[in-house]
Amino acid sequence: MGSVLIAYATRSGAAHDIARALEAPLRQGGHRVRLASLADAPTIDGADLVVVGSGINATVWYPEASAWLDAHQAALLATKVAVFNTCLNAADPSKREEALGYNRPAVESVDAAASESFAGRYVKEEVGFFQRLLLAVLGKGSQDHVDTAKAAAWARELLTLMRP
Ligand SMILES: Cc1cc2nc3c(=O)[nH]c(=O)nc-3n(C[C@H](O)[C@H](O)[C@H](O)COP(=O)(O)O)c2cc1C
Repeated sequence: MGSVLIAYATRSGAAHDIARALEAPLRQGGHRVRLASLADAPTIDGADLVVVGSGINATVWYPEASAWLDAHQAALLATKVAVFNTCLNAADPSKREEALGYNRPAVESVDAAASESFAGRYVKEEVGFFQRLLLAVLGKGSQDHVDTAKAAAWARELLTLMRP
């Protein structure tokens, strides 16, 4: 039995929903699981696996997620790490490489063993004027592609990282 920290940064809830969907399969694999918002600056506390994810804003992770990786880089390099993002490009199979590419700085900074990108959502009413303008320029209207079953399937793959 090992311990897993799942930590996420979110604005419109997709990364939170994905993080929550990762919990049950990891628990069913026999592990202790902690779920935490990066806004609460969680500690690693000897976790055997850290799964950390963020929503994407203009191609990059949210600042609190990148700052948390930087702050805990030494500890993260000494444990197993899996990273994920939530973004709209992940809903388009032809943009998979681009969507996964948003994780590259995180993968490189903590030598992540796994990386995934999940389709997110855009709720026009929840974002500020300039962000709405940016999304309008990109031709995006409100949409929701969050698929928790995909997250659960990834969590079952992550169980292989917990084997000695
Ligand atoms: C201002 C803004 C910029 C965004 N930039 C991108 C982007 O560069 N690429 C992308 O695929 N999705 C982009 N998105 C979509 C978000 O990544 C998507 O809404 C995702 O669900 C955010 O995660 P969260 O729901 O956990 O906050 C953007 C959304 C907003 C509001």
